[in-house]
Formats: sequence, C-alpha cells, structure tokens
Amino acid sequence: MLKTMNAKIARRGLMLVLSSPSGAGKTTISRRLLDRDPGITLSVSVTTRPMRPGEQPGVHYYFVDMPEFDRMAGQGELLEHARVFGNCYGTPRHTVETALSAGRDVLFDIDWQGMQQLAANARADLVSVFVLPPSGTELERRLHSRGQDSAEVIAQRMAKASDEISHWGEYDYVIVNNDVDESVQAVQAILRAERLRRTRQVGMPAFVESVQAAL
Ligand SMILES: Nc1nc2c(ncn2[C@@H]2O[C@H](COP(=O)(O)OP(=O)(O)O)[C@@H](O)[C@H]2O)c(=O)[nH]1
Ligand SMILES: Nc1ncnc2c1ncn2[C@@H]1O[C@H](COP(=O)(O)OP(=O)(O)O)[C@@H](O)[C@H]1O
Repeated sequence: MLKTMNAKIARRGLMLVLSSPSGAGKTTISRRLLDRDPGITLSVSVTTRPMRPGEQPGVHYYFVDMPEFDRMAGQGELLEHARVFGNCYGTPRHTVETALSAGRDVLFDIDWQGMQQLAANARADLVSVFVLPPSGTELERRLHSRGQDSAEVIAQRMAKASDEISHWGEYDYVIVNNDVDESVQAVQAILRAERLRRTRQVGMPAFVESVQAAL
C-alpha cells in the first residue's frame, strides 16, 4: 500500500513564464526559485544588448551580435523572439525542448511578447505569472538600487513600465513583489498546484489502471 502511494507518476514538464516591468524583481525571484527547486531548468536567452557589470555569458544571457541573432531566428533556432528597449532577445529552442521532454520544468524570464508567442504555440504547457512592483516610486528606487544602468537607461525603462504593465491581464497569475521571500513562496505554490494538473500527469492513466487491476 505504501509503495503504491509513493509511486512516481510520469509528468510532462511545464513552461513557467515570469514577466514584469524592468526592476520589479523577476530576476531576483527567478534566482531564488532555481536555488530552492532543482527540478527547474532556466531558459537562458540570447540577446544583442551589451553585457552589464556582474553578468556572465551563458549564465545570464548568451550575448550575440545582430548578424548571429538574425541567423538564429532565420534558421528556426529560436522558440520566440522580440525587440525590447531597442535590443533583440530570443529563447533558444534546443534547451527548452530537451528539458521538457525529460519531464523537467523550464523557467523563462521573458516579456509579454514572448509569453504571447509561447501561448500561441504551446498553451497547454504554459503557466504565466506577472510580477508587479508595490508602486511606481518603489519601481524607480529598485532600478536605481540595482546600480547597473545609467540615468538615461533608467528613464527609458520607467517610460516603458506602463506599457509592460498594461499586459498584466493576459497572465494566468499576478503577484505584487513586496517581500522577495513571500513572492518566491507564491510562485512555488503556483508551481506545486500546476504540477498536479491531471492533463500534465501523463503516467496517470497507467497508474489508475494498475490500481483498478488490483481491486
Ligand atoms: N521575448 C523575450 N523577452 C526577453 C527574453 N529575454 C529577456 N527578455 C525580456 O527583456 C526585457 C529586458 O531584459 P533585461 O535587458 O535583462 O533587463 P531587465 O528588465 O532588467 O531584466 C525583460 O522584460 C525580459 O523579461 C527573451 O528571450 N524573449
Ligand atoms: N521585494 C523586493 N524588495 C526590495 N528590493 C527588491 C525586491 N525584489 C527585487 N529587489 C531589488 O530590485 C532591483 C531590481 O530587481 P531585479 O530582480 O533585477 O528586477 P527585474 O529582473 O524585474 O528587472 C534589484 O536591486 C533587486 O535586488
């Protein structure tokens, strides 16, 4: 009996998208989530934007030039791609497909344009979460406190925030990032429930049959 209750039932991996206006905290939440949950693979994007101090190629992004980005997009190597703040960003297809087919969940830090493209191609596998800042003033404070962008870039990000936030209603879940720990716990709760969705548990029909066979 105990053995049956502990049975590992095969499950499809899911695609967890976190989006927010720049500076609301999605990178911070993502990093903590990855530290706490070894079942998640981070999708590392390619981008044409310059590397920031403290960033590492292949860890935060794959930094490429425009001709290489165009080549990848043209040859179908990107699952989705979009232009954000004048730079190009895209999701390499290979990592995502390998992880999902191994039953692992994949975390994406991408914007609403990327979320919409994933939704158009793989709605059943997608779980989307929008992260809001507690206020506009706090958003600006966080952009300054990160200390990685010039005043001009910060002004550009603040100007785009309202546009980004206007897409919040297209997401499955919305959280306000007051406290990082609480936000991470909220995303963990979402993941826990979404992993239990009947349609994701592809091993469930065989398991149910095995239970019934013994009745
Ligand atoms: N569509 C799409 N958006 C991305 C991708 N990678 C990053 N982004 C988004 O691009 C925006 C700018 O990212 P970044 O320059 O790292 O600044 P951040 O806002 O401080 O994280 C953020 O909204 C990211 O979520 C991607 O592969 N595809
Ligand atoms: N809940 C929070 N409370 C206070 N500061 C936060 C919180 N979440 C993130 N930050 C800080 O705000 C800044 C922007 O966070 P970051 O994760 O880089 O945002 P994003 O990836 O959405 O652009 C960072 O300096 C980060 O440490």
